[in-house]
Parts: sequence; structure tokens; C-alpha cells
Amino acid sequence: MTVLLSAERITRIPAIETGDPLVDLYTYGIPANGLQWVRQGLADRLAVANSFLPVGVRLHVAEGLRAIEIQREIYNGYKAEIHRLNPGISHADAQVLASRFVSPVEVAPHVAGAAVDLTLIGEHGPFDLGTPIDATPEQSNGACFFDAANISREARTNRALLADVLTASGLVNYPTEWWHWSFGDRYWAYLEQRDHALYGPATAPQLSTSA
Ligand SMILES: C[C@@H](N)C(=O)N[C@H](C)C(=O)O
Repeated sequence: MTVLLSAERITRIPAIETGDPLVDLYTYGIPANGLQWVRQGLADRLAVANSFLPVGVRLHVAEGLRAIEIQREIYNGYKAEIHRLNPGISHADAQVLASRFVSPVEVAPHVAGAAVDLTLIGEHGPFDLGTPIDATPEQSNGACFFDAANISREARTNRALLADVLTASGLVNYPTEWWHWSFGDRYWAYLEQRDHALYGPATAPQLSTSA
């Protein structure tokens, strides 16, 4: 059974901040959608993963560090959608369903700069990974789950390549999203059997949403 980010066994894990700085992925030679910040420990591992890929294939990061206000907005928006699609659902059950797609704000790995949403690109553009990044379970009929059976053989092969290089570099996947990989967050601590996460919330100046 998939352990979700809202599960008590994840949320109870403490984060003991290491002070690892935020770095710009561009300076690590990792293609990204504009300026993307992540913790140095994560950037180092992404650079290693990139070097493991076959010639002509690269990681492409869609999103790293996320402002807490944006995390709250995505969370509240998707939870409202869960309530709309499941009339009468309890608040607690909606929180569980929501966490298949978006982390509760208090423990959000993107807010700590400890997670990336990423895909593979080659000479002819983005690879087929089965769904677009950020396809919800409802939009993709569950094909967003890493192990989904309802994707093509090519997409399965591409997901396996992504997982091979990222796992070998020390990252972990959130199993409900093939594109979400992390290092040093609570989910990483849980899967790696550590007693604490390495990173708490972080802010890059460019992510401030205040005027
Ligand atoms: C909203 C989606 N792109 C995402 O980032 N989900 C993960 C689980 C998160 O919110 O940390």
C-alpha cells in the first residue's frame, strides 16, 4: 500500500535543518524551466544522475523550490476539487485523497527545496513518460502513479530509465507521481529509515510573493 505524505508516519518525522544552501540549478548544468532553486545536496545528486544518462538524454526540471503561499494555493485548490468530485466526503478523507497529488503545507518537500518535478529530454524534445507532469489521478485515470499499468511500453521504459539514474544517485520517488523526486525531506527519511529529515522550509529571495 502506498504511504502518502499526509500519513502520520511521515508527518511525525522531525526536520533537523542542516543549513545546506539553496543553489540555482543552472549553475549545475541541469536544464530547468527558468530559474529553479534546490538544496545543494539535491543539486549535487541531480548532477550525478544527469551524468548517468545516455548521450543525448538529459534531466529537465520543471520545478524545484516552491513558495509556501503557492503550496497552500495548490493544496487548497485540489482539496476543493476533491470535495466537488466526492460530495459528502469528510474533511479527513479529503486530506488523504489530496495528498496523492499535493503535499500538506506543513511538511511540503518543495517548500524545503528538497524536491523536484522533472522529466527526461532528448535531441527531439521531451520523452514520453506516460502523462504530462502534474496530471492528477483523476485527469490521468491513475497513469500518474509511477507503477501504473495503463501506459505504453515506451513510457514504462522511460520511467525505468529515470528511476534507475535518480535512485542510483540517492533520490526517492513519491509513488503517486512519476515526476516527483526528493532528497533530505521526510519522505526520503522514511524510505531511507533515517530518524529525521535534513531540510526545513526555505525561502529564496526571488520566490517571495510579497511586494
Ligand atoms: C502539485 C505537484 N506538482 C506536487 O508538487 N506534488 C507533491 C507531492 C508536493 O506537493 O510536494
